[in-house]
Parts: sequence; structure tokens; C-alpha cells
Amino acid sequence: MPASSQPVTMQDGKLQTPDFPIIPFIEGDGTGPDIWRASKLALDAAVERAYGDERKIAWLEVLAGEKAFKQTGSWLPDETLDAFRKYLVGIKGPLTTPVGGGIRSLNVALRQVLDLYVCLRPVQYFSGVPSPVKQPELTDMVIFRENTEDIYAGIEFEAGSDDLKKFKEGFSQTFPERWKKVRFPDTVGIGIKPVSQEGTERLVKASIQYAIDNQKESVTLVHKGNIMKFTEGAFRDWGYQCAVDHFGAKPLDGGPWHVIEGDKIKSPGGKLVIKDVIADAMLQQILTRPADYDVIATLNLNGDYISDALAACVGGIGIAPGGNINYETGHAIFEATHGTAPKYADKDQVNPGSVILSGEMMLRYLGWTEAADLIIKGLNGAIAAKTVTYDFERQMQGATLLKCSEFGKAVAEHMA
Ligand SMILES: NC(=O)C1=CN([C@@H]2O[C@H](COP(=O)(O)OP(=O)(O)OC[C@H]3O[C@@H](n4cnc5c(N)ncnc54)[C@H](OP(=O)(O)O)[C@@H]3O)[C@@H](O)[C@H]2O)C=CC1
Ligand SMILES: O=C(O)CCC(=O)C(=O)O
Ligand SMILES: [Mg+2]
Repeated sequence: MPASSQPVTMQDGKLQTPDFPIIPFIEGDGTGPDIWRASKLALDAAVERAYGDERKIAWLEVLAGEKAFKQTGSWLPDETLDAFRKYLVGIKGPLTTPVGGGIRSLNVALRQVLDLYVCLRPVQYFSGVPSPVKQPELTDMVIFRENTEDIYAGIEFEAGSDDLKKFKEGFSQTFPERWKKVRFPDTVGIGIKPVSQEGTERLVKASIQYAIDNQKESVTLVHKGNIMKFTEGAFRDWGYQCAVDHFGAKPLDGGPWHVIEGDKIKSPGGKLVIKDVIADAMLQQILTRPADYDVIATLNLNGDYISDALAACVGGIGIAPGGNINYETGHAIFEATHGTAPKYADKDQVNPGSVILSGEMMLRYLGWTEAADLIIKGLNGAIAAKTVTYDFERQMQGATLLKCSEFGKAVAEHMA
């Protein structure tokens, strides 16, 4: 790192980015190292082309996942958490979470420990990308996924465990009638789904503010509140309440939809509609009526499902970026929507587009818009030239197949 490198800081609610910011990064498991090499090349190229010697990212590798475990015996060393705490803004590759047993998700742990309550996942179509839908350009949505609560909080009791025995005793004694409703009580495993008004409010508030700042027409609260009334249903009710309390929303045609109007609303229609949709219906609406949706505010698990489904509509998770953000403290870790794609590990094959675009989001978050714009230019150029990785090439007529590393270079070359 250059001697002049400094941390990003938050002052009076505004992020301050020095010219040589220290940015911690996690390479990631599986395809992570391949993707990171390609992404770093593209990100550094954008910064250099935009600012010459005036600005440069001082990358600081921090460990997590398999690499961390091999080197330190810890999956998520304290030093890594300390670095993200200290340097505020970072980026990461995907980390493996075993199914059924083993360690709990390190990705979720990072979000919870740093209280990165918004998982921001913009889903937009890049011209020329192959898509399974007829009009992919109609999909232009931004997901605000609650990132710290819901079933992801990890309060689970394994069937047959001592903890579950204790839980069952307490629950069955306190709520005997409810306990009787459990179909197979001897072999049941139990998960708890915490959803709070505070957690909902800060997420929905951020989503409405984003919609106002970006002249969007609607925010849709997506929930399964007909079935999970006091968690997902409460999310919907608290979401509408948040629109009323913080933005002066008024009921639309008697409710439950609301509308925000006034000087601060600069959307083409002059109003911002706050509406809600039940999650299963939403998963078909994104295919049948994508143009009806702009900003999506939803709970953790719904947001996870909707992210991959929406990404598929615009070309897949090879090109689906994201950021985990706490808007009050400024802490943010940018990362792709996809996982480690283990069958492609070390083959230099997968699309680094999601991490490159996550880096683009990070540059914009840091206020380095010129470099962020160059990433978009480079990516558009590489796609327009039909020089793409396997995931696009297999669906494109006349495309040239590039390796992961070659795609990173192609993005950099098309910035010119
Ligand atoms: N934030 C994180 O770190 C996340 C971590 N994970 C973890 O990742 C691991 C693997 O999860 P899995 O369910 O297989 O999901 P993945 O997202 O890793 O992979 C599923 C499929 O998506 C496609 N894909 C993924 N990444 C890319 C890419 N960069 N370029 C092109 N195509 C891509 C591939 O499709 P195809 O086979 O068609 O080529 C791949 O087989 C799990 O341990 C999971 O917990 C999962 C999500 C997020
Ligand atoms: O933490 C994981 O392994 C999976 C997380 C995930 O799928 C996501 O955040 O989209
Ligand atoms: Mg996911």
C-alpha cells in the first residue's frame, strides 16, 4: 500500500473518500480467486483511466472462508472484521456455506456483525445480453432486501438435540394448545423468524429515499403476510406506516396502497406509489409484468429468492451485483449475488461481471463516478463486441468465448 493511503471515513453523515483509500477485500472460495483477479484488473484500469496518478485504490487483502481457515484456523478471523470496521468500505467474493450442518454462513455473519441492514441489488438489462424472457429490457428493478433479520438470524434447533428438548419443554408448557398443532413433534426441527418494526422501518425508509432520489415511480413491499401474519404481514403494515410517518404518504383510493406527492417527488408521473404484493404472486409478476415494478423492499428470504429469479431475467447471476450497506455508519461490503459455483473453481471460466459491477457500485458509493461510468462503458463494449464468458456465449449467436481473466481484460480495453 502506498504510504499516503488512508481509510474512508464518515463525517457529518457523509462519506469521505481520500485519493488513496484503503479498501479491504476477500477473495472468496471456489471461483472467487479467478473472479477477483479479473475484477481487480478491471477496477484498477477504470480508476487509472479516470484519474491517472491522482487516485488509486490501496487494496488490503483480508481473510475469510477456506483460505482463512487454512492459514489461521478461523473461518472469519477477528482481524477481518476489524478491517471492515476500520476501513468502512470493502468488497468480497463468494464464501461457501455447507448445507445441513457445519459452519453457519460467513456471508450472513459479516452482514449481521457489521449491521449492514440493506442488501441492495440493482437488476437492469445490458443491451445484447442473452435472456430467457422476450423483453428483458422491461426489467429494471432495485431490490432492497432486509439483511439482518428473518429466518437468516440463525435461531434454529436441530431435531433430537438437547437444545430442542429444552425449547420444546418451555414452549409446550407455556403454549400447550399451539404445541399440539405440531404435526410430528418427536422429530421436528425448529427455526425462529424474528422480524421487528425497527428492522423493517430502516429498510423501507432507505428504499423510499432511494426511490425519491432516483425518480422512481413505485416502491413495492413484497411479503407473505397472508400466511406469516405477525412477521411478514407486520412487515407490510410497518412498511406502509413508515411511508406515512417519514414521507407523508396518503392512502390511495382508500388504501392499502399509499402515495407520496409534493415538491420532493421528481418522478415523471409526479408521484411515488407505495404498494404491496404477496411474494408468490410477485415471482410470477416479474415474468409477466416487469414494467410495473421499480424498487422492491422485502424481507431477507424473499429477497434472496427474488434476487436470483430477477437476475435470470436479465441474463443470469453472472451479471448480478450487490452491496450490503448501513447508511448511517457508512459501512458497506459489495459482493455478487451468486455463490462460489464450485464446479468451475480454478478453471478461469466463469463470468466476473457480477463482481466487476459490484465494484462499479462501490466506486459510485465512494463518489468516484467517472471510474464507475468507465466500468459500465467497458462492460457494454465487451458485450456489444460479443466477447463474453461461457454463460453468455452458449446462448449468443456468433460470440467469441473468453476466459474469466480475458473478460476482465476485455472490459478494461473497451473503456478506451
Ligand atoms: N454471497 C455469497 O457469498 C453467496 C454464497 N453462496 C454459496 O455458494 C455455494 C454454491 O452455491 P450454489 O447454490 O451452487 O449457487 P452459485 O450461485 O454458486 O452457482 C449456481 C449456478 O449459477 C451459475 N453461476 C454462478 N456464478 C456464476 C458466474 N460468476 N458466472 C456464470 N455463471 C455463474 C452457474 O450456472 P451453470 O451451472 O448454469 O453454469 C452455477 O452452477 C454455496 O455454499 C452457497 O451457500 C451462494 C450465494 C451467495
Ligand atoms: O450465505 C450464503 O452462503 C448464501 C447467501 C445468499 O444466497 C445470498 O446472500 O444471496
Ligand atoms: Mg442468494
